[in-house]
Amino acid sequence: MTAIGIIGSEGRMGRAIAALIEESRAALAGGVDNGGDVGALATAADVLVDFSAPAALGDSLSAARETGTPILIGTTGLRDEHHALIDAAAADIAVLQAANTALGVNLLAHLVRDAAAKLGDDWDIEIVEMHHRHKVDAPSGTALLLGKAAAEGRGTTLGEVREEGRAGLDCARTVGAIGFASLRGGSVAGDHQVVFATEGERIELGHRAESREIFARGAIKAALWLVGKQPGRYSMGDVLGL
Ligand SMILES: NC(=O)C1=CN([C@@H]2O[C@H](COP(=O)(O)OP(=O)(O)OC[C@H]3O[C@@H](n4cnc5c(N)ncnc54)[C@H](OP(=O)(O)O)[C@@H]3O)[C@@H](O)[C@H]2O)C=CC1
Ligand SMILES: O=C(O)C1=N[C@H](C(=O)O)C[C@H](O)C1
Repeated sequence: MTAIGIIGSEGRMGRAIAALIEESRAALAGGVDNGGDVGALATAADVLVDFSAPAALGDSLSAARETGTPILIGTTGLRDEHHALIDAAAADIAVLQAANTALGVNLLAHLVRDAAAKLGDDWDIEIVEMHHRHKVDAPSGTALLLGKAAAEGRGTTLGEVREEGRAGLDCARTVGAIGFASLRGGSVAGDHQVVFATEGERIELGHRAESREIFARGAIKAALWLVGKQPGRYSMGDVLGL
């Protein structure tokens, strides 16, 4: 059986993945949290999954590279320097980075890209997300993934049109912007809504995660898929055939 090692094992996602591994055709190689020996975990595991914090990424990738172990990065809040680390590691090992491992969200990204491509520039795009009260990064990784898909559909990059944090008296939207709004509260596992709005009508495409189990199921599927893959950077689209 494929042995999966979990980085961030005592966190909300780590625990959800461990619980599902018990019921799946995989085995648990072990887990680490802040201060744990990720090198030993990488040696014991056939594949690593990292759902921890951006600060962990460098050590996770180094350990995976050292042992030639494929790795799934589920952590969000990643910046350009983290993506550069992932690209460098992908020269030596198989790395899959996914802000959301749920099937529904990855399909939604395709729908959003298509809708943005078909609707004209006079349709404003706003992305609203809500998560539990403990979430530290905003906008969510998924909101950014959906924003990137919308920007691609429009033939631009998210960096050029991203708009967030409106407050005050000078907040009329910029033409062509993709806006983000983040709500935090309670135990919400993850809600995302992409609103396309023009004069007189609106289209809303969205996804609601009812529990973390959908992310955990997708993570295990992706981890098993990664084993034996050539070095390179992969996405959930590769796993799901989207
Ligand atoms: N891709 C996806 O589908 C999903 C992604 N996520 C993302 O996964 C990440 C974790 O989420 P969640 O489980 O809710 O967060 P939690 O805060 O519940 O758990 C994070 C865990 O990571 C550990 N950790 C923190 N820093 C390090 C480190 N440097 N090395 C090793 N372990 C570390 C923490 O340990 P300690 O307490 O000791 O610091 C903790 O156990 C977030 O970025 C979240 O956005 C969440 C859901 C789905
Ligand atoms: O922190 C979470 O909980 C989640 N994080 C991911 C994100 O930032 O998009 C995925 C999911 O929405 C839950």
